[in-house]
Amino acid sequence: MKSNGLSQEEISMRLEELNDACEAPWYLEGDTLKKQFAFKNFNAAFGFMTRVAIKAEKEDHHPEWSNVYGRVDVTLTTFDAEGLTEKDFAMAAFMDRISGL
Ligand SMILES: C[C@H](O)[C@H](O)[C@H]1CNC2=NC(N)=NC(=O)C2=N1
Repeated sequence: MKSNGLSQEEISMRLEELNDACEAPWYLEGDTLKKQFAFKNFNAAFGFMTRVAIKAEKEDHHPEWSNVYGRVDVTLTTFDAEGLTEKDFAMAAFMDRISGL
């Protein structure tokens, strides 16, 4: 992990905060933060992805994701930091906020 990455302790704290009031949890896998969103259909999933895409462009911070019908599998990480940063947790919180789940 490079200099602007978060420490393991900070990551655990942020993860707990994120998952406090949430249906499906975010979880760690290596240097990444992951979650599976389950929407009621493709239209809801793609609407979510569209809003996230606009935010991602604005922040220059982009999710890795895949979509099958109502499901969106998301992976967040920060390449430059080779780990997780504030940007990943801000994006995760944004996704939770607008998912409507
Ligand atoms: C050059 C450009 O600013 C970088 O590659 C940006 C683009 N989007 C990105 N998205 C994510 N998730 N992590 C990054 O480190 C990142 N870096």
